[in-house]
Amino acid sequence: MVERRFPDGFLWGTATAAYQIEGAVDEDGRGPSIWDTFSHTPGKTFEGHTGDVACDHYHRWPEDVHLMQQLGAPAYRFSIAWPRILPQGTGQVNQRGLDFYDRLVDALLQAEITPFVTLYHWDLPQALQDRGGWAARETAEAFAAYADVVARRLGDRVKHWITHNEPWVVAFVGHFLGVHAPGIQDARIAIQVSHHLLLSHGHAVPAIRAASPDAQVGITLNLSPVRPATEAEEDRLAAQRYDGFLNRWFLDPLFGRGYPQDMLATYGELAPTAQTGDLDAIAVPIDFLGVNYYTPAFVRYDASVLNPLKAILVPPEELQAAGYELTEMGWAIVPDGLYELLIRLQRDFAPSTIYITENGAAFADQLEDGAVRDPKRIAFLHDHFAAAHRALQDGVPLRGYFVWSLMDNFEWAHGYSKRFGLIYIDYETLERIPKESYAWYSEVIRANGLVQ
Ligand SMILES: N#[N+]C[C@@H]1[C@@H](O)[C@H](O)[C@@H](O)[C@@H]2O[C@H]12
Repeated sequence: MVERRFPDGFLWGTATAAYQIEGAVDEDGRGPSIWDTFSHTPGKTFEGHTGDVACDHYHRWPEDVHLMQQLGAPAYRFSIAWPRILPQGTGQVNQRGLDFYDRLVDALLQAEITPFVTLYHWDLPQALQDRGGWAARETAEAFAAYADVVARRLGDRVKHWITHNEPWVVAFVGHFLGVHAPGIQDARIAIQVSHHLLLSHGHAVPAIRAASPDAQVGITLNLSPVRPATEAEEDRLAAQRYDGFLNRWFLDPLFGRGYPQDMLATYGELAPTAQTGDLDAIAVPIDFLGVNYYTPAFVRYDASVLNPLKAILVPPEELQAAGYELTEMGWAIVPDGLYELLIRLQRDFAPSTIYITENGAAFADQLEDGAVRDPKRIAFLHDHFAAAHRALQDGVPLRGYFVWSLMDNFEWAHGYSKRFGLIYIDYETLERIPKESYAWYSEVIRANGLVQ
C-alpha cells in the first residue's frame, strides 16, 4: 500500500560528478584540473587521496549504466569534465573527450534513462586557473564557449542542462575558506568569484538554448534554511545575514532582483565589481531551479569572527548534545528542513519547476559477508522523501529527486573516507556492491512513493 504517492512522471534519479567518479585523469587527451593540482598538493585531502582512479567510471561506465537500469531510476545526473573537452580551457576541442560523453548519453537513452548534465562541478581546467581562474572575468566567457561546444555535440539528445553546481561552495569554500580547490583564502576574491560564476551562468544559458532546442536549462544551488541558535536578537540578526550569505546572494540576482542590498552593505568595499548588463545577463529566465539540500544552517552571533558576517555555525557536537542525529559529515539530520526550504523557495521566488538535484547522507557503511546494510540511509531518505511529498501536497512544483549518490566516490577534501553511495565501492578491487538502500530505493521508484 503506497501511503505517499508521487505524481505520475516524477523523475526519480541518482547523481554523480566527473572528478568524483571517473578517474582516468591522464587518458584520451584530458588536461589537468584544479582538483588534480589540489589533491596532489600534500595536506589538502584526507591521507593524500586523489581522483586519479576514483571509481574508474571512465572505463566501467557500461556496468554503472546497467546498475542504474537495474535500479529502475528514470533519470541520472552527471557532470562533464571541462578538462576532457577543452584541455586548455579554451581553444582546441578534444574530440575523444566529447566521444566519451556521447557514448554515455547514448547508453543512458538506450536504457530509457533521462540524462541531466551538469556543465561545471568544480573541475576547472588548470590552464584557466593559471590565467586567473574564476577571479578573472574572462573565465566567465570561456565557460559560455565550453557550454556551446558541449551543447552542440550533445544537445540533440540531452534536454536537461545544469550550468553550475553549488556556486557558493566554489566561491566560498574554494576561495575564502580555502579547503577546496584552488585553495585561496581571500574574501574579496571569493565574492568576485561568485559574481563571475553567476555571470558565466547568464552567458551560458542562451548558448545552450541555441544549440539544444527545447532544452530545459537551470542551475543547482546548495541551499539551507537558516536557524538562529537562540531567539536572542543578535542571533536572529546573525541568521538573517547568514541567509543572505548562503541563499539570497545567489537567489536574488538569479530571479532578477540584483544582489541583496543588506549583503552589499555588509560586504561594503568587498562587494563585487560588476559591469553594465551583468545583472540582466544573470537574470536570464531559467526553466528550473536545482536544489541541493543536506542540512539546515544553525547560526549564532560571534563578534570575534574576522568576516563581516559576525556569524558562526553551531558546531556538530552542540547539535548532537541538543538531540540531533548526525551523519558522518557531522551534519544534523533534519528532514523538516527540506520542507521548510521548499516552501520558502515557493513563497519567495516561485520557480516554475524545482528538482532536488542532490540529497543524501554519509554513514559508516561496512561490507559484511558481502553485503552492506545501511538502515540509517534508508531512514534518512525515507524521511526526506516524506518531507518532499508534503511540500508537493502544499503546492511546491517539485518534478524530480536525485539521490546523492549513485555510488561511493571521492568526497573532495575528505577523499574516500566518506561514503554517500547507494552502491558500495570496494576501492581495492573497484567492485560495485549495491547496498540495502539501493534495493529499498528501487522499490520506492517502482511504487512511485513510500510504502510505509
Ligand atoms: N559533502 N558532500 C556531498 C556532496 C558532494 O559530494 C557533491 O559533490 C556536492 O555537490 C555537494 O556537497 C554535496
